[in-house]
Amino acid sequence: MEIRHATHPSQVSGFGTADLRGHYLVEDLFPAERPRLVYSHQDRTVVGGVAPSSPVRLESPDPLRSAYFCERRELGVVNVGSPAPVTVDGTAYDLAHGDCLYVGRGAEDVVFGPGGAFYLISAPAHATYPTTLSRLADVTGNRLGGAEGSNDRTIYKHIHADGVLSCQLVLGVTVLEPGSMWNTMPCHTHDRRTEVYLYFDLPEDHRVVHLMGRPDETRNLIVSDRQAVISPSWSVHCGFGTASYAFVWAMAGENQAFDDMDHVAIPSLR
Ligand SMILES: O=C[C@H](O)[C@@H](O)CC(=O)C(=O)O
Ligand SMILES: [Zn+2]
Repeated sequence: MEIRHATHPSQVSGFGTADLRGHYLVEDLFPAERPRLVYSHQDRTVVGGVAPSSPVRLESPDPLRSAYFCERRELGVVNVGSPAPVTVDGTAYDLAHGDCLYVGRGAEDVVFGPGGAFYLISAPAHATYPTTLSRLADVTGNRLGGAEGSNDRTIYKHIHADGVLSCQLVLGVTVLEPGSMWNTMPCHTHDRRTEVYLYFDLPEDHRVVHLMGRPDETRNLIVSDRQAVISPSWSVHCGFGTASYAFVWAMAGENQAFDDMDHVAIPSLR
């Protein structure tokens, strides 16, 4: 498991492209043989992925020093591939494209079935909430933005205070309408939570230009399909695609209030 240390915002001033990508971008997230896992010291989140060709078990990497992955953790799984099952302690859940499985603390055996591309996001958990499947088709979306802002999009919340319950994780999927390119503009920070975006359903030859950094000193990352960006609490997180796309957003930290954002006025961006 790769370990990523937390960074101070002042470090970003001296970061070149490779530094930015090495600290904040997660590439090659969907190997077939075993999950790729990245441990981030930003709120101790683990970001991972696997696209199995035959069933793959989630192991507990040595740095966690736990008997099984979810011994002290909760896990969100989102399928960004074809429909496929995830089996938790012998119970199979069928995940269609965009569906989310919340796996509660204490689940010992998690197996990913072939055909899916499973995005994983985990945070430490102090209590056990039930393992629950949230189907994208069953979630009432929240339509935001509009064509005039090139940001006509729908936010589907899977794990949140009024949905599937968790200790820390708040997770959803945002889908842009064809012709809409911008997510999360006007942008924001939330000093109480780390947020991770996984971009998906972006055509192979297209890219998302993701903006990060302090609002008064932004940087950009050029992001391909099925790559993730870790946003420390001090960082904005927004972007525009050269084609429309979807993304999984997931947060962990001090609170779970989705609306607790420090909004950034567009003219104040630098
Ligand atoms: O804190 C919340 C997150 O940044 C996302 O939910 C934003 C988002 O999906 C969007 O505006 O499209
Ligand atoms: Zn946010």
